[in-house]
Amino acid sequence: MNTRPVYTTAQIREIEFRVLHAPNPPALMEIAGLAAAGIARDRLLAQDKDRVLVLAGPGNNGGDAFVVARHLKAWGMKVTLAFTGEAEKLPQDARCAMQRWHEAGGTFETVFPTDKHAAQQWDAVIDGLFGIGLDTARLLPERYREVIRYVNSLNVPVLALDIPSGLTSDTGEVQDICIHAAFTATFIALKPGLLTNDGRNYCGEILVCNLGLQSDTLITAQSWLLDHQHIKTCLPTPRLANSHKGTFGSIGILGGATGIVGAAVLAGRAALNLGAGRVYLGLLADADHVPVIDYGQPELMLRSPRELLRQVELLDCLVIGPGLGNEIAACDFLQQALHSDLPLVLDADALNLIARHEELNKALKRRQAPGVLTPHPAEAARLLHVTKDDIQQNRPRAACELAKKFNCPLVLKGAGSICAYPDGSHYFSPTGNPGLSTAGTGDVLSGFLGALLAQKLTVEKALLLSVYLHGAAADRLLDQMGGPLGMTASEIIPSARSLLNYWIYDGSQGSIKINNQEER
Ligand SMILES: NC(=O)C1=CN([C@@H]2O[C@H](COP(=O)(O)OP(=O)(O)OC[C@H]3O[C@@H](n4cnc5c(N)ncnc54)[C@H](O)[C@@H]3O)[C@@H](O)[C@H]2O)[C@@H](O)CC1
Ligand SMILES: [K+]
Repeated sequence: MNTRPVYTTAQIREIEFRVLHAPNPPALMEIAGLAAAGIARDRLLAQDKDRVLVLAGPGNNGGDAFVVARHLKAWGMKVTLAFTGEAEKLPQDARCAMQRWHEAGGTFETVFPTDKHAAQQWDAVIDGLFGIGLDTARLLPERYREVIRYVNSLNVPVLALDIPSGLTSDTGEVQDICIHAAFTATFIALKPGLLTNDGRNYCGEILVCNLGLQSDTLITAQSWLLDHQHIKTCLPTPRLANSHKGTFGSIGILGGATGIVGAAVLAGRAALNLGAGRVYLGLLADADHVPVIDYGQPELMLRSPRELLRQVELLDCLVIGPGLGNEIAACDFLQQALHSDLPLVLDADALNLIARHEELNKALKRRQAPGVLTPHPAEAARLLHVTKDDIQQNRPRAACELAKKFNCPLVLKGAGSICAYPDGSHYFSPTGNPGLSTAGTGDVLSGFLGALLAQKLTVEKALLLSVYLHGAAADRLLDQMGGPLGMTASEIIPSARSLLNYWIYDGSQGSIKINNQEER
């Protein structure tokens, strides 16, 4: 299967326009409503759990809700439908859906239930209040806010139609309140808001109902959801038996100033465990604080930054930033790194210095050799000279803008990490969890990236693989620990190593196999 495309509201509307203006257009709302009703029946309801509250809003999302209600009623469920809009103001398709609901003997409540006057119990709720047409610049009227609060306080599963009401489809931002769904039946194709930012908190399991449309044949996608199929195309090739440490590249890591030595050590350990042949650390810490060996990982070769930079010709990749600090010396080393022809991973303080110093900024823009940036939202904000809130309000736009500004691929980290390229194409990662919200996980990611670049993966492949793998390793740990609390950056490393080996070798490679052939 192809990687799933992700579309903005404008693109979804364009797809809808093209479909509806072709000969014999399909009845999209009917198809959407039937698909969602089937999901509600199969996933939320049962014979002894058949009381369902359907909330219909003032637009076509409300129209979908009328269709869902009609099918659930026909299948014998006890449906209560609440609609507080004005029938004559409904868009054409939604009005038609309401008409058919009436024809099927359906009625509706004209006030939304709230905790004050809802005595009834429900087994499930269908959220058809607002879809992609929600204007989050306008504050939701109190009656909608009240019903959303009420639904969120019920301990019953909610199926959101298209997107959870309150979520901004293009960005995943929530103004102040949003339906908390257990499932989201999203129509035509995925939307960015389901995959990043607050969307990850509110969507539950996402089920894509394509309504019989091949959306990527109608509009060329610029944005995709990463999946394992795609990641398989990014994996390093299995190692040949006749290989040596030189085959898998040498990586240098510049960072580890006094007090933050651990950042560089974590990046180094991550690089080593992800298969780099040789890992050198160039530590900036002063003489009183610099370690001469990492006893936990003695394979790492510790150098001074000057020594490391003197032997750049021995390296296949340089990671600069973890614990780099912001002293003049750090600027100098960064300047030298930017002028080298090595593939570069620029992380943490390297990004902060580039944001602050015009000459570093220019040097990055002028670079021809491959590079990758790994900002978190605060670093992205510094690089774009905006606030962190500005970044979070539209993560996909910020990621693409940064990639274009520096003509360099990057990952914008955070819930629903986004890998973006200078041409505007970008990928959302489905992996990762709040266990990653702890110090050092970014250093580990930069080490992974460096290791894959040192093993000669292209920047594009190394970026997608390392981001996806980093999150998947954390997801695996979460499963093992029963939750995200207390996950540490160090633990991500062996978890990722096992996963990567498993993905490449499928448990099937190893030492030479010799057996006796039985003679007959
Ligand atoms: N585009 C398509 O091809 C399809 C769309 N369908 C449904 O149609 C939805 C889009 O329908 P609409 O464009 O009518 O949009 P919505 O139904 O999402 O919302 C628009 C309505 O909400 C009101 N509204 C928006 N922001 C508000 C605010 N802050 N406070 C109060 N009221 C506000 C608008 O005045 C309008 O009445 C999709 O999400 C999907 O559920 C489906 O029927 C399947 C096909
Ligand atoms: K909705």
